[in-house]
Amino acid sequence: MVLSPVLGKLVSKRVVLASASPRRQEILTNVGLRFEVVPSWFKETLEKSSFAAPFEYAVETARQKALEVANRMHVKHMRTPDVVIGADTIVSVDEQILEKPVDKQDAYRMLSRLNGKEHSVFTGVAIIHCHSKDSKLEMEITDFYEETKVKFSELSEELLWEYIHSGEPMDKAGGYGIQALGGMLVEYVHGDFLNVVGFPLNHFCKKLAELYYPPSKHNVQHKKYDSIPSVDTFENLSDGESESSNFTEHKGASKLDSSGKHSSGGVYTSENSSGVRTGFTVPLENQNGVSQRPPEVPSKILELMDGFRASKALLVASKLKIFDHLKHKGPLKAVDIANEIGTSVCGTERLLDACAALGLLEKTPQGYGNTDSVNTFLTSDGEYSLHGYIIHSNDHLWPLFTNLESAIKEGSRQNHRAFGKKAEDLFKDYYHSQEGKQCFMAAMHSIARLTARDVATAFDLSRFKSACDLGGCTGALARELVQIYPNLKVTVFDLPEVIANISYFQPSGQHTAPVTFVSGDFFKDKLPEADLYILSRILHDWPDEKIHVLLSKISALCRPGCAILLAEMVLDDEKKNRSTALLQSLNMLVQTEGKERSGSEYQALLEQHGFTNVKIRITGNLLDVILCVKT
Ligand SMILES: Cc1cn([C@@H]2O[C@H](COP(=O)(O)OP(=O)(O)OP(=O)(O)O)[C@@H](O)[C@H]2O)c(=O)[nH]c1=O
Repeated sequence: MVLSPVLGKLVSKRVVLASASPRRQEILTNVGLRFEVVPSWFKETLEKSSFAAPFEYAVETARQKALEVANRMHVKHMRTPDVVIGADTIVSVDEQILEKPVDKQDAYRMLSRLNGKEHSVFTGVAIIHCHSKDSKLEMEITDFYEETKVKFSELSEELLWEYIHSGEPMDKAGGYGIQALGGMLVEYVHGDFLNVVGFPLNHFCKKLAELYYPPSKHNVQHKKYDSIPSVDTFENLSDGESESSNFTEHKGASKLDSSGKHSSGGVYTSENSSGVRTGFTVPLENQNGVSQRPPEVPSKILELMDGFRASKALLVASKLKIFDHLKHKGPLKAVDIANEIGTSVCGTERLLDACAALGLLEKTPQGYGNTDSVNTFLTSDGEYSLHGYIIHSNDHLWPLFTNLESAIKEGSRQNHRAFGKKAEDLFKDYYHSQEGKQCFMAAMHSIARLTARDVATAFDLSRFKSACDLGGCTGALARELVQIYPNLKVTVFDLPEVIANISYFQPSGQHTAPVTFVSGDFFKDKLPEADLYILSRILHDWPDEKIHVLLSKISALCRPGCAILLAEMVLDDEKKNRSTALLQSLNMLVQTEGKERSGSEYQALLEQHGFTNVKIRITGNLLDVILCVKT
């Protein structure tokens, strides 16, 4: 293969792709590169106004992503990679930088700005060569960027919203994916298509060729480049080229220490797409160009192996209300926190350090402080707090999951093992005490708050006049619905012991249209009449037999045109891609008789009860949404 000499240079190296982007993984896998994926924890929050041009922002973000992974892997003993690749794709229109949309409105804003116009897509790439010397990390960085121009057709509002509701825009810069549905929006592309998708493969290969087979010195001195620099013939290269099997020195570079700062007398290469080289490099391989390193355990496996430790650190820090204390009194030293919460200083300090290394806390000379996302999601009083679900995870799901092995062997729930109770009805277990009830309701409430907007807006529900949220618990989704659809009357139907405890979860001082609460058991009691029945995170609790009981009751009440809205984590039909949903299905195994299901499985269940025209929206967030209409 013509490209193999250049990619072959990476075969014996431990290559890490510092990116969670499935597109980047696919592009590099497709050309036969073998690598591990270690997504970067670097937050894409560099101050955009401090960069003279958009591409500089993309390059610096790519560098920081790769540096974070290189440093993190080095700290975790013996796991220093040889090469770390980071990338960042941005869309630039009218001098503004667009990254991934935060919600559907944001996607709409972005796509409206791109509508009918030409824009640029820049991908910045950083290639870091690492080596450990006296257990210190030394790095040589090469970076570059690629620009592609893309023009959108004139698109109608309806089309934009249809595209947004497909869920595709949410994890993509500029809010579109040219490789899939988004391709239909595009009139022309000038430049490297794969650069738009997320990785400029051509420029990357040329860069590698240049690093591993640099041109002779007299060429370097006199050549000027327009776009992509000097190595225009990497197809001709073979492994036999003697001068070039190592990095060769280039003038004007600097070495980075593990913080990513330049230090004197080092090695660092950098180049932009105008081809101005500012660095030099030193050899990394032995004389034969072959690394002696034995195969190492892939970092993904190690991360999965240790994953429960990180989970438990998060759960315990939440349970001990460390994040609450830091929100109100931080920054605090370990000893002060230990005194506040009555724990050992040595244990507390280790937990705080672990949380800081996991990116949850900031550690400064003044002490430990919460990061912004911890203040939003992990403190107990935040509007979108996950605290309720975290306590439920610590107190209920964790003991259940420790019995996963038995659950797999027996194919059934494990409450009796985890809590010493015989397996009764799921909700009888949760609601046996006032504390258990409130804990479970708080858990459901926190997920409902976080997902309500997505669920309520996945489809246009404005034609419905009345809705009944079966098992709607604290009414979090119901309240979102009445805000978005002021003409919709929503009734929440849930067990009497739930309805008796909802007052704690009602927002104070908010003037929303009222939601009605009716108590009853949806398997046994008469259901309220409605045009739209909502089942959010309900069907996954039950086996097919029970679902048929419930759906036939709903169907009997529905006239043609009435509908069911389901919110669940929907598995892909092959059950091989959505790991969060597949793990959630294990979660259902250990505690219920239910499971997560695929789109076709839900469709089959619904169609048996006369609900057709089944539409599925994969939101890309926690819950996906299905709408079907009675015919
Ligand atoms: C314009 C466009 C972008 N993308 C994706 O947009 C993400 C950009 O975000 P990023 O911050 O560069 O990367 P990420 O996905 O957050 O991953 P990470 O590298 O871990 O930061 C990347 O995924 C790209 O493929 C497409 O898939 N198709 C397109 O047409």
